[in-house]
Amino acid sequence: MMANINLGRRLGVFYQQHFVIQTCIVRRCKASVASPSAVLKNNTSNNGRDHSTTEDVEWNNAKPFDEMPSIRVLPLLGTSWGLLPIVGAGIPVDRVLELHKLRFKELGYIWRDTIPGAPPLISTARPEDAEKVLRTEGKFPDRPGFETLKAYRAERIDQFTSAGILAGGGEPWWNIRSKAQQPFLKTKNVNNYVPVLGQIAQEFIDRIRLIRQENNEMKPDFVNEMYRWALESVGVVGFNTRLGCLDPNLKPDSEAQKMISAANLSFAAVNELEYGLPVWKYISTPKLRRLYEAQDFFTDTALKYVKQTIEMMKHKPADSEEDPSILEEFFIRGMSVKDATVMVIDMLMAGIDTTSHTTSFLLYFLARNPEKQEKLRNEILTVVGPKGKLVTPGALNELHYLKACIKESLRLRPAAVGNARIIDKDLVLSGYRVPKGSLVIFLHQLMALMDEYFPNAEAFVPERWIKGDPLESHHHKYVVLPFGFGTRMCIGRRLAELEMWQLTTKILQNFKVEYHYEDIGCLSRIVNAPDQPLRFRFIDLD
Ligand code: HEM
Repeated sequence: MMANINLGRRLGVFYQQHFVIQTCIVRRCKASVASPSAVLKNNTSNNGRDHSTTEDVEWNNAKPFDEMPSIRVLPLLGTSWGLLPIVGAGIPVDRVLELHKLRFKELGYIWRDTIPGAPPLISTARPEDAEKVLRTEGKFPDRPGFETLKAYRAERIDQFTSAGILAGGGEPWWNIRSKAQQPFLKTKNVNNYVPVLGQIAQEFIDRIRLIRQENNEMKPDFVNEMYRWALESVGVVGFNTRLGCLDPNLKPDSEAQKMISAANLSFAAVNELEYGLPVWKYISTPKLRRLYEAQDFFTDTALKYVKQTIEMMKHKPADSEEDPSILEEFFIRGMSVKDATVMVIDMLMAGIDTTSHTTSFLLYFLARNPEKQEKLRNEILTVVGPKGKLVTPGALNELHYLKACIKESLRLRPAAVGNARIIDKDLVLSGYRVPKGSLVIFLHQLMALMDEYFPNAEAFVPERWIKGDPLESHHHKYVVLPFGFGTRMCIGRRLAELEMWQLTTKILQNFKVEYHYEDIGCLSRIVNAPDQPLRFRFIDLD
């Protein structure tokens, strides 16, 4: 009985793993395509295409899909047995990168998985394949992920008009995205947040001093402190106000504390529900109910601040010289209250784990590479000045080594093992015909760790990202895409970078960072998470 439960759970998890590419954006693939066998049949008969264009010549010359490497496809199980212990790889579900390394060794750069009743699943470690998929994607690129959020929003139909931009797709996704992306991607808009994000970073420094132990070390739960910083930072943009998550006297019943709890609960629940057997789709499990409660709180709070912003805008003098905030810009561009609410929640869902884990990994690499930390500190002290000196938008343009350190850290410990698209046309990938409707996963983390793309790939070498440096890397651009690509790329990229620049600058102005424990790798979750407690030491510089 126990074995059956384990088997069932593992298969469920496998199903998830292979329909879920952990990014800020995980949703089970629901593309309506023909069954794999029908697809294969069509595929070998060339899908009724008119074979005249260059693409068709390429298609005609390509190898059939069923010749693409795969582990054995078993009746009923497809390739899902491959994760099981003993008969399969037996690699824990939170170590997906290890599975990718193993399959790469066994099958090469591209392989397919077959899950009965689901669209074909292709994993590729060739940047050329990623480039082809991303460069040919249509108007509404489709990406799997966040199925639980989608279900929640479908149930609360009175509060939402769509699944939002994180979980949604098609025209409804574009309706929101098209109004949100300009405000987010315009440097000037984001630079308006330089002072407040600097203030938040300073409060975090004060908090480090408050909570550190006698040996200057952080307690093992320091990642929760990183979440507070990230929530406060993304909250100031989403809610157009300070939440107060870093307040040393936070009351248990305060809104900030409730937000922190709702965020923690949401991430834990989404991870567990979307990585386990999808029982929640058929019965309302206690975890699903808790997730819905947390999301209800997010929704009410987001709606409150959205309405508050609209009221404030009504009373803003016409000749006000104050630049509109990003939330105000949404309304200026005609976004509805419901869409603005869902957008704010998506910012919280996508902007906490990502920024906090990524910054934690960066601190780890700086602690482990003291000479690089010193080099970065020198740049900061030269460009910005010693502690107390504030970062200005102008200074940000000159912090080249800081940006290189972040890129290098994102290469080694990206927010996700890869990215994915459901392709809306037949494509030839690595010489094989891949049918429309397939889910293609680009294995960025695996590629980024290959010596053929980055010599001495495991080493932290920020100089790879500095133009003209002898160590500058000349890799294929699609090997590393930490914020994704195209119209579906991370909308919060500039904001996330600004948060990281501000916090790292302040930390290095104030402290020497050390870490004396086991190497920190990635736990595969919706967003890659540190697999060790973040017991950093923050030692005052003077
Ligand atoms: C270091 C921090 C972050 C990283 C590495 C990151 C990475 C990513 C990636 C890889 C994607 C998928 C892009 C694609 O499919 O091409 C994405 C999507 C997204 N990110 Fe981020 N992200 C970060 C921080 C943030 C922040 C702070 C926000 C808050 C605004 C945010 C909001 C979003 C949203 C809303 C999407 C979905 C966009 C869409 O589907 O149209 N992210 N992010």
